[in-house]
Amino acid sequence: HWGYGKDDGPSIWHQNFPVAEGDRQSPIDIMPQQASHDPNLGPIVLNYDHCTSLNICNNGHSVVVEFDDTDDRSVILGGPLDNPYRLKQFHFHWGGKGCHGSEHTVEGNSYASELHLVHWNAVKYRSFGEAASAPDGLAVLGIFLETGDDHRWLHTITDALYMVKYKASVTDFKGFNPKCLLPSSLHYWTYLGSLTTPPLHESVTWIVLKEPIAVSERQASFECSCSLGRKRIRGYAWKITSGPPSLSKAGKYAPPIN
Ligand SMILES: NS(=O)(=O)c1ccc2o/c(=N\O)[nH]c2c1
Ligand SMILES: [Zn+2]
Repeated sequence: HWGYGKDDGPSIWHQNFPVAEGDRQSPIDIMPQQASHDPNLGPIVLNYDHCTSLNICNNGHSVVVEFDDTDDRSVILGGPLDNPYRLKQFHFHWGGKGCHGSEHTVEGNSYASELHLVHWNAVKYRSFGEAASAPDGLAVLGIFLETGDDHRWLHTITDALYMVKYKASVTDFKGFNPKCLLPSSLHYWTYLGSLTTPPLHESVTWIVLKEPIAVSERQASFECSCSLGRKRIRGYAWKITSGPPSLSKAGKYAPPIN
């Protein structure tokens, strides 16, 4: 099976998953100066008010919180998306003790951790599995975590993680609304990419928020038995476009560069 070690890590994933050598592989190194601003891109909208978290599980690669995605009660829309995409799960990419575990980097800099909120296009596809292998099937919202103050809501997750410290354990996790994990600004970069772990399908519209959220050193260094290494950075950022200027800055906003 795949992992992050020397003989099962990203550099050999292509043997079982040839798409690893594709031309829209994630993660990438985001270079803000090389991003072109697209004025046609509106803000992203997160309708999570009626979301239903179900459980939290440790699949040996990450710790995942799963949601009820049998209807459109929690969706992401707007921005680069032509349809609403249904929230299926979120998970983290933690670093090991003290080392940074984010998958995307910004000008070569990595963050302590990275949160991925995974959504699928239920308008065009009948299941997550079908959407996961379609070029416009998934939309993943990426949020960087940096060390700073204690994050008051992350405790609920890190406390629950101790229940699923070992691989393939699942525990109830109801009533959690991921809206509490969002930073204050929803300004974003977006690009067409892939799953960052096998099967590496090139089916993800990535929406990476510019503003990180702060978590404490202890929270950031949380390591479960699934602690992940770092995936080799592939490719480079392009066709990255940021969200619209907030009204307060509109007057000073630099003209879009194309
Ligand atoms: N890390 S990621 O690109 O968000 C991501 C999201 C959903 C996924 O499902 C997977 N296998 O079934 N890998 C995977 C990676
Ligand atoms: Zn991920």
